[in-house]
Amino acid sequence: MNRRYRKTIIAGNWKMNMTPSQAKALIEELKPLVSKVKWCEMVLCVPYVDIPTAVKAAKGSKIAIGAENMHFEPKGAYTGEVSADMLKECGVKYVIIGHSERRQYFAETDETVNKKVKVALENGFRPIVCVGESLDEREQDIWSEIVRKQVKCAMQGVSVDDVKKVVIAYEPIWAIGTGKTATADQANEVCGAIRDCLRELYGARAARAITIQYGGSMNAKNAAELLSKPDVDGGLIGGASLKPNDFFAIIEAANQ
Ligand SMILES: O=C(CO)COP(=O)(O)O
Repeated sequence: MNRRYRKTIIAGNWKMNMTPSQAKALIEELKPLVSKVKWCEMVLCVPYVDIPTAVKAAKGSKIAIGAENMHFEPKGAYTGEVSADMLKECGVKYVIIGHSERRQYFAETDETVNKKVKVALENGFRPIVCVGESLDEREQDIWSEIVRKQVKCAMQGVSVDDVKKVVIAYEPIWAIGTGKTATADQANEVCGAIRDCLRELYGARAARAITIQYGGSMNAKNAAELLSKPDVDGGLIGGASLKPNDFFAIIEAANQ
């Protein structure tokens, strides 16, 4: 981590877990644990229906609430979708964009990711843009081309001022929900390659300012080692963010 230049961000992604009452209970348990945290930003990205309850429960704490997705159109006939305006009015600060599960199951493409990133920035959100290679792509040793292409497409048309508000999450698909974590060196290597790509696009100063997280089976045990690496500026945490003590242990691991 390089705190001289950029903020560490520990974010949870609850995915399709937690009802509103469960969300309230979890946040109420987490709040006292994190009351003295100064060394990182904390975010919980929650299902749409949990957002109002989560925002209310997190009030007065340093936990920001995020959404797990968003539509790029401002409004209209898109049954089942949610717009930036709707999220803004509910108090959302962050939006996950292009998670591999959305790419895999809901036809998210590099093009829709790019549209969503721009709309998120126009609306004052910090997008958490997910990139990462599949197991096949890792075994073929083409992860660098894949990840660079995802980053370049996602950032198309994003200005150098705006790009500093973007968070990139490197999430190797083979490590998500599998219990298989990338080694700290693998995570650092890819986060570094992402930063190199951002440097080519935006220059050294901007690249240095961008928070790049690792995600994929990060937990209380492996977080400290992953977060000790210079290009790993935080985590995007699935399973372990559903348990207040485990999530807090990861937050504590970022204090180094
Ligand atoms: O997909 C992830 C976060 O967005 C990672 O999920 P797990 O931490 O459950 O592997």
